[in-house]
Amino acid sequence: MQTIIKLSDVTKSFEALDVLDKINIEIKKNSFVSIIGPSGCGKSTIFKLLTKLNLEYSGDIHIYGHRIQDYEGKVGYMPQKDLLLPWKSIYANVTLPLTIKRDHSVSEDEIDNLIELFGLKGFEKSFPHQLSGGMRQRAALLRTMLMGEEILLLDEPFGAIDSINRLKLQKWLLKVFEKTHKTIMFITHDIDEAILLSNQVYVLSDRPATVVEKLDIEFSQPRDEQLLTTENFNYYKQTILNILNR
Ligand SMILES: Nc1ncnc2c1ncn2[C@@H]1O[C@H](COP(=O)(O)OP(=O)(O)OP(=O)(O)O)[C@@H](O)[C@H]1O
Repeated sequence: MQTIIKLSDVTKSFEALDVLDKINIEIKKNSFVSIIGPSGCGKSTIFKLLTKLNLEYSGDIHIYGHRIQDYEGKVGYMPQKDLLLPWKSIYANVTLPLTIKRDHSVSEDEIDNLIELFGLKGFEKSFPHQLSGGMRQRAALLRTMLMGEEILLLDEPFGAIDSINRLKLQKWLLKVFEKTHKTIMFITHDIDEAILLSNQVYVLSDRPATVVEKLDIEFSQPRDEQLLTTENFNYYKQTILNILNR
């Protein structure tokens, strides 16, 4: 499978603060890869490098084989906070990337289908404050999808959601991932979430972050929550817990 993102010995500091130390990550096309690690270790910083919000680092980053400095494409990025515009309707919020790019290639019917797939049907005219936290996260995710990029960087998209609704969103994201064939990098603090969703999990150390382990999660697709009670799931969970407690 084609490698889409490659970080080679990426090292990053903010003045005197060393944040990333020789990080190596390789992401294959159509894979779902989670990054897990202690708070403040540098996970979001990796995303900021990949979005070119910050290009001061040493090492190499390649996207689709191009040095990131020369790569003209974009990645879809969903930051930790949903950042929906409070004065715009849900429809206007989710279609914002199309409005900005004056992109008419996505038909009204396709948008309607996506709104249904993302569980937002009937709320097109509502404003963000009229939606539950889970719905706002889904709207923010749909907006990220409508950026039309193959690579999606999702920074703790379900971080502020209670565990019951979180499981619903995880199952729903699995469905969307299986249908849309994106390549997803996903930051989470939730070990169960990382195992349930991912093909691979990178476990990072405390700051300055190094890659302590890369685990292949070998469950077939489609996946569902039945996995959570299997022996294999427990094995992966225990392995990650052991690494984090070293
Ligand atoms: N622009 C910046 N200037 C200075 N320091 C920064 C900047 N951005 C991040 N940092 C620092 O870099 C470190 C890593 O931050 P980062 O947000 O990448 O961590 P994280 O692993 O995503 O954290 P969390 O899990 O809590 O979201 C933190 O100590 C943070 O304070």
